[in-house]
Amino acid sequence: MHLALRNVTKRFGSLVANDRISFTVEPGEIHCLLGENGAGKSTLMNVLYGLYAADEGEILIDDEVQNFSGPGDAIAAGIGMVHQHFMLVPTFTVAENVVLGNESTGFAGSLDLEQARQRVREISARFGFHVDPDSVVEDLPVGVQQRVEIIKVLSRDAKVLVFDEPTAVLTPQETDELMAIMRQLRDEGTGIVFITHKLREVRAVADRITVIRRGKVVGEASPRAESAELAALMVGRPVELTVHKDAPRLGEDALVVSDLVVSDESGLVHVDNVSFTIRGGEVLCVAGVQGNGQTELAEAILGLQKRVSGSIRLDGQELVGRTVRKTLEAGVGFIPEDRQTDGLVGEFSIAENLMLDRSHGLPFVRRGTVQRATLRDFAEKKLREYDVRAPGIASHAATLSGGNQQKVVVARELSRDLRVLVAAQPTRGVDVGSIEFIHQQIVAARDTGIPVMVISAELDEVVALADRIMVLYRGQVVGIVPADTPRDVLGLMMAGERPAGVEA
Ligand SMILES: Nc1ncnc2c1ncn2[C@@H]1O[C@H](COP(=O)(O)OP(=O)(O)OP(=O)(O)O)[C@@H](O)[C@H]1O
Repeated sequence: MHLALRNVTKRFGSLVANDRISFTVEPGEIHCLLGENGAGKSTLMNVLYGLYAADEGEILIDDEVQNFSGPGDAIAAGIGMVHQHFMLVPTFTVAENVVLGNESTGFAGSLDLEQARQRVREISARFGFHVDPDSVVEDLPVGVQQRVEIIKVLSRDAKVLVFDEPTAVLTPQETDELMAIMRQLRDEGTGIVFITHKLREVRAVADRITVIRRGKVVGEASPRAESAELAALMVGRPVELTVHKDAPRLGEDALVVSDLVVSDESGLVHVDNVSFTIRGGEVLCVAGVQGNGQTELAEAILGLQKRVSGSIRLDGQELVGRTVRKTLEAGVGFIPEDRQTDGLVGEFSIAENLMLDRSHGLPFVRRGTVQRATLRDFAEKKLREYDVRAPGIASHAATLSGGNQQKVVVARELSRDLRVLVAAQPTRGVDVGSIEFIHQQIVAARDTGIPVMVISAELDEVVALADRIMVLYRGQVVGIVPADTPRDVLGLMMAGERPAGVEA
């Protein structure tokens, strides 16, 4: 199936998110769509998937103009979307999810459960997925859940698959496996659109690369291009891909976590007797596959988790038992991993989001009145510094692209008076140009002498920022190792193995 988008334009009010974009996908190719945050990639894919109607331009399949009025039409035409936030029902089995996907779109070839089981087995065998149709989705690791998404899409006979930042939630090993799956799909004749900010991935699988910037196609790049060249094309200027940092000037023990246990209502233990210390001026990176207690650890420091025992001391003062507000007031900076639920209020403006948690007093509030001029100057400065692409400080956070939302959260947290910074996946969804800046800001925070804890599923990020690395597995510390520990050793530790010579 030959797919073409021709001169697609999509506007949001006065903003032109897609400006006469033309883009094709041939059978049996992986076509990467690269672009900085807010360039218009998701918008273009939403047009392709029938979620948005283009203001101008057309979608052609085998040279015939299509009129999609919703995803059902796109799916019936053979277009499949593998979503980053999985659309699966966690308590259903794999086969039930596959049936559900077909029903909800009203796709003509609806499957019954037995047929669905059979399809899951067939597709799974063809691609070596090892997915059991009767497994309950929530019991499966994230990487396998993603395969279920792929199976669901393939079971509807998709000929073109769109992967929108599919590796954000995967481990390095799962990412490699996904790359292999994409290659195999391609070799069987599927056309693939691949959106990612990770240049390593682009260079590993792309057959063709189209770069868009500010809504327009700026050119094609060679899949053999160096990362630096791709980065520069994407953001329109040279980008520093490695973080420069001096040796840490270590201060006193500053964040001291002892015998920490975090469990949930059902008694399940997420953080299992964890102890570590971060000194002032030091970055401790917490590496681990998502879901091994990192989230709960970070939330316990902020005071978001209820069932906590043990101790978390910051500069000698106990944080356990404090309210979130008191913890924030104690100087805890917190970048949450899920910006949409925990980081931002979508209906608030960018400016309002930048002063969240700081509405109790100066500099933004004086005798109960918001200091509009101060807030405006501050917000405009942060928008410039962090290169947030938005019409202005009054734009609602919900209308920003994912990467730009992330920048607003990071800008807010790093501009408070901090005594510790806890940053969970600080650059998730952020383009290379802004990763550079955010990393510099995190290093600058460390160089002011505060302890910094960075939680990241990205080994590149861990290696770039860490002074030491702590690996968590099933809520326990596998080991705390030096920053120059080889990647393969870290990979093994992330799978729960403790290499010889590493102490817990
Ligand atoms: N529903 C909306 N209302 C108003 N503006 C929007 C809406 N959706 C997207 N935009 C704007 O359109 C532009 C393109 O956004 P889009 O999400 O397509 O970018 P992207 O390339 O996918 O970025 P990222 O890499 O950050 O995900 C951005 O400026 C964004 O703020």
